[in-house]
Amino acid sequence: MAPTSHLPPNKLPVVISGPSGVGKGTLFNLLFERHPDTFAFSVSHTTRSPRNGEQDGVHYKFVTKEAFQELKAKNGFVESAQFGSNFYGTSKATIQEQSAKGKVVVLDIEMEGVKQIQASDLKARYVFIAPPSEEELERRLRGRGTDKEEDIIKRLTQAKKELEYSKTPGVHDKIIVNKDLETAYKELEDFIYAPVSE
Ligand SMILES: Nc1ncnc2c1ncn2[C@@H]1O[C@H](COP(=O)(O)OP(=O)(O)OP(=O)(O)O)[C@@H](O)[C@H]1O
Repeated sequence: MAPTSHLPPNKLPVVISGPSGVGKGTLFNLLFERHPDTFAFSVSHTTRSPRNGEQDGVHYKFVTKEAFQELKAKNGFVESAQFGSNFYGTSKATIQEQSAKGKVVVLDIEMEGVKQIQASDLKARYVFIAPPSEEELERRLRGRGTDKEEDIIKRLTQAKKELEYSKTPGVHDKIIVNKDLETAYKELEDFIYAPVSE
């Protein structure tokens, strides 16, 4: 499809989840490339320090632990989590700001975050990206060349839990198997651009 900035009929935020290495980032990149000025990625808050090249407000909103806790106490996050000694969260204000600019917000959220958003008052659409097989997921994680062996094992263990959870009826509006990239992309685009159903 040629680049177009037309908005989908359904403007609700789209929550995309799926195991690490399944291709979420790859699919997001295609969506943003092929629909410029249409979607906004929800930038998370974090209390960890920026890594080289990371910009505040682009990769993360970098905040202090105090500022994070204050916002959390005010019920300012739709989901939040702690990894190691750092906190991460998706703020309601971030989603509202982007929606107010006329963008459709897309969120990349892990399983526990999905559960929290579903328990929150945010109305959203839920897509799960599944691998063709666990073996192929492992191949992709290794092929990406970004993770240490111990991290690959952790990601694969977590992937089993995510795949199990994805079978829970009613959690996701759409499950897409990312076998052939263009086919999976088309399914994602068709879902996002589908007419509003009541
Ligand atoms: N359909 C596909 N066929 C083959 N390889 C793919 C496909 N989709 C993505 N990949 C490759 O798989 C690897 C993992 O993809 P990607 O980094 O997008 O995953 P991710 O779900 O965003 O992972 P994370 O949650 O860890 O960020 C990349 O090397 C990517 O090029």
